[in-house]
Amino acid sequence: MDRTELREARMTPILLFGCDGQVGWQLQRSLSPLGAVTAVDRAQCDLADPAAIRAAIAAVKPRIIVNAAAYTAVDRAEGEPALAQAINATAPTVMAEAAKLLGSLLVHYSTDYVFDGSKATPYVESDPTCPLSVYGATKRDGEAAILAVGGRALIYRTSWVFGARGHNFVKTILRLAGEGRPLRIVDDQVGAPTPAALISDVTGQVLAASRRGTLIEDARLYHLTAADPVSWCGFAREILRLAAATPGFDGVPAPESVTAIATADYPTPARRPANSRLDCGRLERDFDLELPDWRPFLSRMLQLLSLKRANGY
Ligand SMILES: NC(=O)C1=CN([C@@H]2O[C@H](COP(=O)(O)OP(=O)(O)OC[C@H]3O[C@@H](n4cnc5c(N)ncnc54)[C@H](OP(=O)(O)O)[C@@H]3O)[C@@H](O)[C@H]2O)C=CC1
Ligand SMILES: Cc1cn([C@H]2C[C@H](O)[C@@H](COP(=O)(O)OP(=O)(O)O[C@H]3O[C@@H](C)C(=O)[C@@H](O)[C@H]3O)O2)c(=O)[nH]c1=O
Ligand SMILES: [Mg+2]
Repeated sequence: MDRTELREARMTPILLFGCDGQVGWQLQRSLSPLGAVTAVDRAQCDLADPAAIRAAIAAVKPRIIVNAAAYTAVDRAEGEPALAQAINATAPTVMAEAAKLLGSLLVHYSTDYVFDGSKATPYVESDPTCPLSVYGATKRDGEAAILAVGGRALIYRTSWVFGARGHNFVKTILRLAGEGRPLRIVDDQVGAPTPAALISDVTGQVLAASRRGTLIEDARLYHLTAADPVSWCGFAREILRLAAATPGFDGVPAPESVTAIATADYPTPARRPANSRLDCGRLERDFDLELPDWRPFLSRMLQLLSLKRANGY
């Protein structure tokens, strides 16, 4: 063995699915101090193919499997329930079974959309799920299957993910504003915008605090979002307010130009919860964390986008 081979033989093998998504991209960075990360994208492993998932796991024999891949097109899922189910429910089931056989830890992500939003206060992990959409139902089936397999797992429910890389609400608002479109945004759905980088960093810190997951002996569910929930309309206004304060976004419309509307005035194929707030107290207590406000992350994202524009790459 040469030096590189020796080093790799000592390292914890980690397999990351969905490395090109918002969270997966950030996980490549956050997982790197924890072991030897094999990162696979859709081209390397199609999650609609259980045999391909098993083959990827057999090739790496990971101590930790991290699944950041998902079918996340909420409205499109209403017309493609079988494909959404295959990726969001069957694929994590296959991963959980393979992880259990290896005695390995599975890290998986789920969503606020597993709830119907009728609760008046933030949801805790033990609240009953009741998804309103196909996406929410397939994600609920995925987390339920992992818990049923009963191996070692960490499931994080998060919400309203954004980051400089990938598709998200921040990019949508900047595009619509740039096109000079009048913005009409729902004001009666409330949740916590959550930076992809925060999700990946907390994932890495929990793994570090649990000795690379070896202290996690069962399947655990945690809520993981940034602090300070807002409505989608409030989020849109904050995007414009912070953009106006970022060099390179001259001429963005004023936050007050965003019209607050009701969900009933913005019909979509999928129904979304009115209350998406997730209580993250369990995660904060178990791992001595304080989840931060999303605004500084939004500001940093806008600075990155501005730099990219200025340099033309
Ligand atoms: N986005 C959000 O607002 C929220 C996300 N979550 C959850 O967090 C996790 C990460 O989400 P996020 O990073 O935002 O998602 P993204 O949509 O940014 O990324 C999902 C990734 O999954 C990949 N993928 C989709 N279908 C397949 C397939 N058949 N085979 C292999 N890979 C596939 C996508 O590849 P490709 O780019 O080729 O399509 C993409 O790289 C998911 O579990 C999601 O459900 C939870 C709450 C909110
Ligand atoms: C573009 C637009 C959206 N909206 C509303 C529709 C919807 O209620 C809300 C957000 O719209 P989006 O389609 O961007 O968001 P959506 O795809 O529903 O986002 C969700 O994605 C999945 C993956 C999750 O897991 C959730 O946590 C959540 O982040 O804003 C308006 O009111 N006006 C608009 O012009
Ligand atoms: Mg969307």
